[in-house]
Amino acid sequence: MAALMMRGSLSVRCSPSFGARSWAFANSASAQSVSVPTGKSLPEQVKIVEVGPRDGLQNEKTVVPTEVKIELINMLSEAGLPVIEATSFVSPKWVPQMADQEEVMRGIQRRLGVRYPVLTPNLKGFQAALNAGAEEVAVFGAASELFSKKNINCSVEESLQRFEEVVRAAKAANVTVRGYVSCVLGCPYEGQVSPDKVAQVAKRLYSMGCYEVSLGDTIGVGTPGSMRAMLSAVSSQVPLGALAVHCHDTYGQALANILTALQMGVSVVDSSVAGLGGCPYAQGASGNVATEDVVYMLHGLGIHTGVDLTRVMDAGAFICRSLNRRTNSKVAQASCKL
Ligand SMILES: CC(C)(COP(=O)([O-])OP(=O)([O-])OC[C@H]1O[C@@H](n2cnc3c(N)ncnc32)[C@H](O)[C@@H]1OP(=O)([O-])[O-])[C@@H](O)C(=O)NCCC(=O)NCCSC(=O)C[C@@](C)(O)CC(=O)[O-]
Repeated sequence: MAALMMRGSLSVRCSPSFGARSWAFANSASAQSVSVPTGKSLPEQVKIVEVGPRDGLQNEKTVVPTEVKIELINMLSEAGLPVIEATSFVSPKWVPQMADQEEVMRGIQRRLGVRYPVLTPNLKGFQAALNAGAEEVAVFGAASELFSKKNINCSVEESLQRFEEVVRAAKAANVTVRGYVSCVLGCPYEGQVSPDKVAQVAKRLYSMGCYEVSLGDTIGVGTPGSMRAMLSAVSSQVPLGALAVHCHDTYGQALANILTALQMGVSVVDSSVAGLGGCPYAQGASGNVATEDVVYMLHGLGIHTGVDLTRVMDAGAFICRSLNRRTNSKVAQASCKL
């Protein structure tokens, strides 16, 4: 991937009358003049994978109306997000919030060029997703045995065998498959996770045919140091161009971790509007990094995303109003959008 060399030192402009909302625009507008003192290369373009409608909502305790989910997805696609993870075809007994997956898939207005992947843990989920018109699915494994057992009720090896079946069926149906590895920087049940174990699972997913492997810091415990060590191990097995990072922000490290990943050559970032989210099987994990904050940082670095920050903030304000909660996005908070 072509790279943009970042030179010189960070330059920012401020004035007392300059409202926080205006900052978002100034940050984007001055993108070409902003640079960081690292001398590292950054990608010219980053693909943002919006996971809010799935990862963001799966953990909600009260049922989110299907119309709200559909409206959220439509607003996100109008904001220019190229990939929106729409729902998951998992057991409604395990994740009741995703029980309306078929209605969601049938209700959304699909925009040309936007992809709407859905999670499928097994063949049953894949068949249901296919019937509902999914053109891309994601299988989700883990680098931790205990997390795998808690999340999808099988060992890591068993999960990989199930995913192979899904990938075979997907290929036959001309459906693309993304892969996830959870707990890449720590596990809520096992603690430390070895980068080599992450690399092994990521390699298996990539080798079986997942076109992209998203590396999940499920409980948001990573730091730029552990991100660097983990990515070094994984990128020795899977090309950097096929890797994505998926950072939860429990310890406030998500943006720093993403920047580290970008500096190492990753150019796909998962995020969730308003910073919603958390895995039902990872107690205490906070939401994903907020899409608004990622877009703000990327545009400030002069990196192209194709995403309209104002419209993402509108989508964030919409879902926060619907859930009756405050946004987790610092950019939206600063911009008084709830
Ligand atoms: C995988 C299973 C289904 C295994 O669950 P199981 O109980 O072992 O499944 P089973 O094969 O023994 O079947 C039990 C019942 O589930 C049904 N079933 C079986 N499969 C399906 C399916 N696909 N869709 C709907 N129903 C299904 C099956 O038909 C049967 O129904 P019953 O006869 O009792 O009525 C279950 O553990 C499950 O649904 N887990 C999902 C957990 C989940 O969604 N977690 C959150 C997503 S992962 C995440 O958030 C992390 C990520 C991706 O964001 C990255 C990161 O941050 O790290």
